[in-house]
Amino acid sequence: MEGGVDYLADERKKAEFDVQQMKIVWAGSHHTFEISDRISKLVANDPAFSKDERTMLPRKELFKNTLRKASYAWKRINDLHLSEEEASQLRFYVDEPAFTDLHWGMFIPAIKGQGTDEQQKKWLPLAYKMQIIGCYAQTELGHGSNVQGLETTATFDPQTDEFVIHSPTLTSSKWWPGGLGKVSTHGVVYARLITDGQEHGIHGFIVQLRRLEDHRPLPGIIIGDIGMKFGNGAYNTMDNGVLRFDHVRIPRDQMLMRVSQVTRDGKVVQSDVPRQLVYGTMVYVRQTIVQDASCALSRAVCIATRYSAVRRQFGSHNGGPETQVIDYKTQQSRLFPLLASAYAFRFVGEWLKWLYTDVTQRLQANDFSTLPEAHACTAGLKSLTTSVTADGIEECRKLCGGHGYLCTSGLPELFAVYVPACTYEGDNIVLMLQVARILMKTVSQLGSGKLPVGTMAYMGRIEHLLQYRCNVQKAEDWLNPAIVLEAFEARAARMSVSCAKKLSKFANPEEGFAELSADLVEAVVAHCQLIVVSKFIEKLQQDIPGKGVKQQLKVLCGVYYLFLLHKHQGDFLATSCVTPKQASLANDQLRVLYSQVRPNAIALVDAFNYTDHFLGSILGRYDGNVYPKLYEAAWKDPLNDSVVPDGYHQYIRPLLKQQRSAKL
Ligand SMILES: CCCCCCCC/C=C\CCCCCCCCCCCC(=O)SCCNC(=O)CCNC(=O)[C@H](O)C(C)(C)COP(=O)(O)OP(=O)(O)OC[C@H]1O[C@@H](n2cnc3c(N)ncnc32)[C@H](O)[C@@H]1OP(=O)(O)O
Ligand SMILES: Cc1cc2nc3c(=O)[nH]c(=O)nc-3n(C[C@H](O)[C@H](O)[C@H](O)COP(=O)(O)OP(=O)(O)OC[C@H]3O[C@@H](n4cnc5c(N)ncnc54)[C@H](O)[C@@H]3O)c2cc1C
Repeated sequence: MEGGVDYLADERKKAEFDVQQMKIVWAGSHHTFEISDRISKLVANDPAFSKDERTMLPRKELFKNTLRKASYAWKRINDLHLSEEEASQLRFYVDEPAFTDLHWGMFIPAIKGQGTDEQQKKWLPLAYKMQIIGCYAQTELGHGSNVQGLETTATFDPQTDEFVIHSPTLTSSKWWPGGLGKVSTHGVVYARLITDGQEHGIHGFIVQLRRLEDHRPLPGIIIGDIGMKFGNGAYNTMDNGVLRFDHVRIPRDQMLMRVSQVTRDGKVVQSDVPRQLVYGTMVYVRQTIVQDASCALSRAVCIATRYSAVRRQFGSHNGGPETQVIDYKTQQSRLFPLLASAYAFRFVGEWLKWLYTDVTQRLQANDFSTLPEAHACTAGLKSLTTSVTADGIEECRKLCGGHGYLCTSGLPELFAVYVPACTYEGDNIVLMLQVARILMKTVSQLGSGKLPVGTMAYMGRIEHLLQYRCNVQKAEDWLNPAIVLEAFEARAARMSVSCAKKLSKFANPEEGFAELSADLVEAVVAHCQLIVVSKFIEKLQQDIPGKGVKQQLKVLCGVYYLFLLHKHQGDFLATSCVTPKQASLANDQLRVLYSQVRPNAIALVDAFNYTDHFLGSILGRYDGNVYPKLYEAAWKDPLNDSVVPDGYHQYIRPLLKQQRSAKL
């Protein structure tokens, strides 16, 4: 803090809860808090990890700088003997998208999830030591969402006991894989398996792409970067790549063979694991993306909240200070639901991590029963949380007025880095439609004796939910979690049943599904919001120590669900889950909760425990010393290197001269 002055000190004094304890709740445990606190400071205090000027660097310099940071990070990880958890925290706090995200986040998980024990034994030690660097090469120029439509072929040659990997068309060029463009030595490449002239669906193959000696592409491989992406700096630190194969040969044992095996004589043998396990890496990453959503959203909210307390506009009395913009009810009604959503996504992410770990343990014991639930939850929650987060970051930019548009606010880059999360790892609409299929299947099976399980279990009480009448009579009734849960369950169930009824009128169900897809997506949103609300409420049933901590979380939970109820009151009213009067009472209660959040707002964002380095925002500085730092930063812009700009003599002077002579 400059000169030790904390311009937000008065705000911090208003807090009605134990911030230190809230930091632990946010981190998930004492252990995680300790690691994240230590590692974030280690990164922040190391000048080699400085983020200055990232948005101003030309692409080549930006990329080289990312390589430098990634290699230095790896050195620190080894020198300090960091554990896997500490190492991943370090990469997180370095906060620069890089090939390492795909190496650790997709290449290794793909081998772990789809490789046999033998394959794991061969490849994982190399990957763990970064003696090879891998990417996840699935998407093609012509096909991304439709994985079954991929065109790359892997044809078995029994003569040589090899697969021939080939890109038969331009549209079959691999296109997008991160880390592929300039760095990866290997990739897990997804291709259509062909043996003896027969097609056997999409499978993953470990393919070496570049020579380990000099990094040149192997024969038959064309490889490069796909070009600049949205925003300055931002995701351009990543070498998303293009890749073409011209009959590239790999040994048979480089097909990932946990799901299916190809024998020496070219027979395809299916294991007893479902074919969907080929998609397992995507399930894993979707789960991590839900956890990331709370990080990105909380970061934007932290910046907007601190700045809203610093910024003053209008309302000065007798020459006194103007009103802090955070005191405007409109500002609160835009900001506090995002603050509450950040907490909500944190807890649903925690739960989803647990669900994924549980599914993984079951898969190892050949129990595949919970795979559809894992797919539905990861697909639906990935879509919901990334859409809200992307929109939320943009809302935070607007909440910061003009200064939010400056790169030094950190918000433009955060938005540019974050927004592709709505597309990668499954386009949000495509994934919602996957959940819609599962919801419709669940509804169609009601009454068959097969009870819905997991997050669909509420559908098992369909008779009750279809008859449900909300009995809220006064605003405070909306603070009762049981009432809220039933209202959200009834809304989701009724929207699904209504879609199912409409679907049943179509002779061709696929045509019906396509025709009703927009309604189905709305039903899925209602279902996913119910999951988030219910996991927040479950969190509050745990023992949460610390003065006032649970009370603050209750308030945030209330803000989260009442804001949703208000925003989607059309759904609640149309399905007769609430009356107009009850919807209006919900809004009254929401306003009361906003006023309870207000004194705690700064402390609630302090609980994220973000360093100024990680936030990368002058508006979000911990000490609130915004104006002098904005002023100082402006002078560092290269345009201000000279008083008279380059180009003056060439373009400005002749212009001015011409106008002067025209006047004369
Ligand atoms: C200021 C500084 C700024 C810094 C800011 C920092 C901010 C930090 C924030 C964020 C950082 C994020 C960090 C993360 C880094 C991530 C890097 C990017 C990685 C991106 C990688 C990729 O994109 S990889 C490519 C992904 N591709 C996809 O997802 C494709 C999507 N398509 C599909 O998944 C499938 O094609 C499909 C599911 C849509 C259809 O498949 P298919 O046709 O085969 O199936 P069906 O519809 O017929 O279904 C058959 C059957 O299978 C079931 N099923 C489908 N999928 C799955 C599955 N995955 N698991 C289990 N089961 C599945 C389906 O339900 C059907 O079941 P039935 O019972 O038969 O009905
Ligand atoms: C930053 C970034 C990083 C990436 N990293 C990787 C990587 O490492 N590895 C990799 O393999 N891939 C990667 N990808 C690719 C990514 O996974 C795909 O772009 C993504 O799956 C979406 O597929 P698409 O591009 O084919 O979109 P499309 O499917 O072409 O989507 C275009 C539009 O069509 C709509 N649409 C498509 N199908 C349907 C349908 N059935 N019903 C209704 N609407 C539909 C979509 O909603 C969207 O509005 C990355 C992409 C980005 C942007």
